Amino acid sequence: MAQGRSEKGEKAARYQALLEQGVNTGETKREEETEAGGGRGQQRSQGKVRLAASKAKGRHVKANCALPAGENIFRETAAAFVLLKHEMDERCLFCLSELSDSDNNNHKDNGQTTTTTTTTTTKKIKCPDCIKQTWYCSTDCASADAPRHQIECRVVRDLPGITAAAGADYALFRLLLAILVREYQNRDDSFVSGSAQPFPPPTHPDFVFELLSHRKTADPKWLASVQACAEDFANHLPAELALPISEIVALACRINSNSHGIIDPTGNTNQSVGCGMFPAVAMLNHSCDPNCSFVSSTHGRMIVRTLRPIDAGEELCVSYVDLCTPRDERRGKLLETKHFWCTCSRCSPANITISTVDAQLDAVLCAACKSPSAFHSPTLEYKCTICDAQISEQEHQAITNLAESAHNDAYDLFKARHPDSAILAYEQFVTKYKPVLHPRHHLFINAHATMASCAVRLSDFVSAVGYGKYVLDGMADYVPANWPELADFWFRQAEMLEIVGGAVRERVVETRVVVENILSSASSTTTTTTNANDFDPGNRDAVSKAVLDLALEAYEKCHRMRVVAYGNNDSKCLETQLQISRLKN
Ligand SMILES: C[S@@+](CC[C@H](N)C(=O)[O-])C[C@H]1O[C@@H](n2cnc3c(N)ncnc32)[C@H](O)[C@@H]1O
Repeated sequence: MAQGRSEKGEKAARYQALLEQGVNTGETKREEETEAGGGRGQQRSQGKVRLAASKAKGRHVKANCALPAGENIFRETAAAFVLLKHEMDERCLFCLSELSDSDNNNHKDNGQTTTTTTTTTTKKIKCPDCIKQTWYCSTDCASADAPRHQIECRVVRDLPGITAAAGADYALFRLLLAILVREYQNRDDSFVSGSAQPFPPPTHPDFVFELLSHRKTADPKWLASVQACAEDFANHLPAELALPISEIVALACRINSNSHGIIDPTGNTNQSVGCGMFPAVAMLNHSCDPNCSFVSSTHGRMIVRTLRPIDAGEELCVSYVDLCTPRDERRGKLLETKHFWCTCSRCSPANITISTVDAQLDAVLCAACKSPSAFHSPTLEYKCTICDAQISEQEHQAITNLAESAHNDAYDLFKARHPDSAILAYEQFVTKYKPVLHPRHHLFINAHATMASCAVRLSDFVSAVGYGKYVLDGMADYVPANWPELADFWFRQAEMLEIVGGAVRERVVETRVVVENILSSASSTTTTTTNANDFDPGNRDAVSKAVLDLALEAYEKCHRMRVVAYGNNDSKCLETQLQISRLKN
């Protein structure tokens, strides 16, 4: 039946209320006051954003007023969230902190919230009934989650078998189950949740059922495995969670189109550790030049922050894809997984010129003309940017395929934990393809990022700094200012520079090598005007100080970005502050 006008209006009003409830001032003090006051009461909207809708983009979020960079837009607790399979025995299912065998677990909080320390902690606790699939860091967390987990436990026990038999994704069905449990809990008014529930309270699961499913355009092979899994899964559901198979499949499609990865909230890595359904955050559309980003926090919370000043009426967007990917690949991936054709400012042909990075990320150099800066790009119709030569799409593809295969061989060595052979293979790849690919080609940028990791593993920090600089130069062209990943990369660069500075002082590395490899090429990514000729390799103290100055500058740069991307009180900001004051003293 076609949806009536008033029903649509009601849904929009409910979502608008959800967005408003998720909005807060971004001031930690206010949040703490509300929390400390025991209020689970919802903070009212500051009128910062509103829900809009259009035919081309569906529902989306717009700024109601001018917003500064570094503003909290939403702070939402997932309607439901789960850990990825390989993280299940590594993290607490309730607060997401890493499991430890120590007797004192700190619940680090990565999102401008209070830092809570559990009072009664024990060594990691396993649910005895669902065979190594549910772990907690403390009795507090275990008892807080017990009312919820008791409902799902029996199905969880059988879930690995059910999903494996159908070739379906375990995390997808575990999340689906978690949503059904939340839905049941919300249906049952007498249900009493455990203590220490997160703040704000989880978004009502009903909102999940109103998200887009894109069922008609889902990949048929994926859909077939989900359908097969749903049939078996339905048989395992207790009566209180029962749902028709077709609705289980529709819910799986909604999860597939709208779930968000949860990044390690302890801030130790940038790895995805879980995934969840955040219906307010899911109202944000995608742009390859996003003006907002997410910060994952403990207890399945997500914070959305502005990365730059936003005008009143401007749409708030995040990125659904890796921004280092060439335009056509990004568009293909978005079409396949999110079911739309990206026409954002970065993808728009009118905005792509010789000097923009989207002409360069998959460009091959022109073999016909002598100019070193001439190239063919798919986004510029494969025509040489200097001479008239044109290559075909097939020729471009053939070159790219060969380069990709050489790059992937090197990456396989890295994955197999052979950093020395990987670095050698990457060096050969770079030498071979330097005359073929554009210097900003995404394979070169990825290669240098992995080479930096290999060099760190081999304790060759001078080379690691050089590789890191290549990545930072490139990244600055394709990510927005204050992009969290860029800030984190600057942090790693600072750490490596600091080690090199110390190694110079301790006479562990040759001064000349450092002058030639680091100080001579520092000026393009730093504000310090350094010049190799300014440094006498014989003057060890001066060289060490110059490298440590670069480290300090890198920490400061990282800190400025992190203040915007994560917020002042975030543990990552506190970390950079600490490094800066330590280096200054
Ligand atoms: C997480 S939802 C965002 C909210 C969604 N627009 C809605 O109406 O519910 C993701 C979906 O929004 C749509 N979408 C997101 N970004 C878009 C964009 N830049 N252009 C067109 N559609 C977009 C796609 O249908 C995508 O699968």
